[in-house]
Amino acid sequence: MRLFLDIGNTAMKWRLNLPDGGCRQGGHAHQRDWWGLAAELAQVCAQQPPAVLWVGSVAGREADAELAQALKAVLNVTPRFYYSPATDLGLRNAYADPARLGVDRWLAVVEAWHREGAAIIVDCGSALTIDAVDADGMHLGGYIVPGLTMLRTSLFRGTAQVRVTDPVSTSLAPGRSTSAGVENGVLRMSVAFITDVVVELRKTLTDTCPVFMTGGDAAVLQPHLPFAALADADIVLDGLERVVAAGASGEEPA
Ligand SMILES: Nc1ncnc2c1ncn2[C@@H]1O[C@H](COP(=O)(O)OP(=O)(O)O)[C@@H](O)[C@H]1O
Ligand SMILES: CC(C)(COP(=O)(O)O)[C@@H](O)C(=O)NCCC(=O)O
Ligand SMILES: [K+]
Repeated sequence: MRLFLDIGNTAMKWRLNLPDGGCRQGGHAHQRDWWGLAAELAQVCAQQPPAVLWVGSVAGREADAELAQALKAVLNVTPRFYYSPATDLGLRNAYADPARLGVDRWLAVVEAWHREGAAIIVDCGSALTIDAVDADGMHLGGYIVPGLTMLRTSLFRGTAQVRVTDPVSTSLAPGRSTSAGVENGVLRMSVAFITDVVVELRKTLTDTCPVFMTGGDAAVLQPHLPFAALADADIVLDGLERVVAAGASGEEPA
């Protein structure tokens, strides 16, 4: 059995491949409790202990080493960690220092390109990232900005009175309360940013270049975008499964 993990800064997602070709998957916020996560996965795999365990993590190498230790101790499997390479499966990483590119971003780019060729990938996670890849598999780089929660908390931390204290029916309209001013403001800022980048990128990529939306806030942002996009919550896990199936070597975090 193969077990795949996508570890972000807020949430983790897992996928267990089953003998019948299907899979089980789940995920939730992790609070960086790596031993608790390993124990939970031991429960998940109780009936089907994984022979192979692959991890795509952006939690940092120290966290990866602790997670690896926990997974080895609890699941009795040595996890392989996949980090962004310079090239893989026909794609080329835009970064001069390829390993610095978040592996979640790289895996989503790999998966999107193999499905659609030229593509734009928006990951609405703890950070909101946008990446582009051209028809030849050249990663063009991208952007990293705070996600919705980070935007809100930066306002709360940086001011005495700005708080979201009551429920808001969020829209792009001017807010008529502090709560609505914040919720509509961070939404509109994020939507405007995504739209601006997509319009710009479509001038060099094909003008119908597909846009993939993923991440915990994708469902909040997508309805406000003035163009169709492909919602895909699993694109990072799909990319990890793809590179492993193609023979990725991975590494044990130092
Ligand atoms: N149930 C949830 N738990 C945590 N974050 C959530 C949840 N639902 C929506 N979010 C939003 O999604 C963001 C996390 O995005 P996600 O893609 O799940 O995590 P990661 O950034 O770890 O990949 C949070 O900052 C929050 O704004
Ligand atoms: C930008 C990210 C924090 C996004 O991760 P997430 O918000 O999904 O937790 C992650 O891709 C990362 O740590 N990247 C490293 C820096 C870079 O990609 O340039
Ligand atoms: K992510």
